[in-house]
Amino acid sequence: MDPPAMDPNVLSSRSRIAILGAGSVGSSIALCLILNPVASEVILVDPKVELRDAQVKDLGDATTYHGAVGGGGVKIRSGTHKDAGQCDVIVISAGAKQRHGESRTDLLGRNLHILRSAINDMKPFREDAVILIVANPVDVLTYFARKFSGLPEGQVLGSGTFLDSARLRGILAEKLDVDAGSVDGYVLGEHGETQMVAWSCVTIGAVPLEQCLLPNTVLDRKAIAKETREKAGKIIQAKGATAYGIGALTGSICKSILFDQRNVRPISHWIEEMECCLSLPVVLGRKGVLRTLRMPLNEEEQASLAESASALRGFISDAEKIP
Ligand SMILES: NC(=O)C1=CN([C@@H]2O[C@H](COP(=O)(O)OP(=O)(O)OC[C@H]3O[C@@H](n4cnc5c(N)ncnc54)[C@H](O)[C@@H]3O)[C@@H](O)[C@H]2O)C=CC1
Ligand SMILES: CC(=O)C(=O)O
Repeated sequence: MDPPAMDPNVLSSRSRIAILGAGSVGSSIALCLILNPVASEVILVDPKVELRDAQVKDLGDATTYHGAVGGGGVKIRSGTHKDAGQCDVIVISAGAKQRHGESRTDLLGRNLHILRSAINDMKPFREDAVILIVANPVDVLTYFARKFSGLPEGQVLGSGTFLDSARLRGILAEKLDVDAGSVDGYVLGEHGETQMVAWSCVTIGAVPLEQCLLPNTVLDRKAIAKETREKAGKIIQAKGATAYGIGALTGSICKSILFDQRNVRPISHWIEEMECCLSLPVVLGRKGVLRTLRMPLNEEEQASLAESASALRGFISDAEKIP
């Protein structure tokens, strides 16, 4: 169970979060941070200044009646990349999004270029800043953000498969007729095509999955993994983007960091022996990733995770060749 939250009015008076990219995702994250405050100030940064300022004005309307709509007096304002470099948490949702039929890795060339220039524009970083990558392909960009920023490796992380794990939990909850909060299960590896479900470790309220099936039912694990993996594509096909799920989950990662909550989350980060960034469960606190938790995966799952890492190393190596 998550530890009780600290009083947001105490902590929020001291912390600042910058969001790079004031598009669909950045503005959803900002709204979540207004309704569920974890910092006193949220700063939006985007080279499209008209869009950025309009988003700030629109979001500002959500901060006024905070007693009525939730939240607690968060200030939202426009800022520069230099301002962002001095914030406690810097969320990077700057970059192109997939069009229908594109994969996340198709965005690599465009978004790597944006990441490099955004990081250069933010320097020098505040020493204890935590960079949280949300833009895609999130694992590859997390690898390069670590390299470009020069920040300690625990302080550079990506939202990774936190969103996929939330999707998996939702699907399982429905099939098992339990609350999603009681489903403990993770999608690991790449936030993308090679992701894998750690089926052997899924529990429902600490009870192994197989003992929780409804009478006369079987779980089609392959179909559930596919539904989880393909959920984003289906939403993008219908409405052009996904934003609310990642908005809420990014807000919650910011809270884990700023309130030093020590929650366990599947988060993309540097894994030395795999020579890439991918998602494994980590303990999250004010210094970012405090430690990685090793799951007792079976042989087949270990092989799938190794395949995901190998694919990610391939993308990194391709990206190294981009001028
Ligand atoms: N990790 C995840 O689970 C998810 C990731 N995403 C990713 O988030 C990214 C953003 O998606 P949307 O908000 O829908 O796109 P969008 O196109 O609505 O917004 C992107 C914004 O980034 C801005 N931008 C470009 N260069 C910038 C720079 N140097 N500094 C600051 N801002 C800059 C653009 O001007 C634009 O306003 C995409 O890469 C998308 O694939 C989206 C959903 C979930
Ligand atoms: C777009 C994306 O990465 C997602 O919704 O999973």
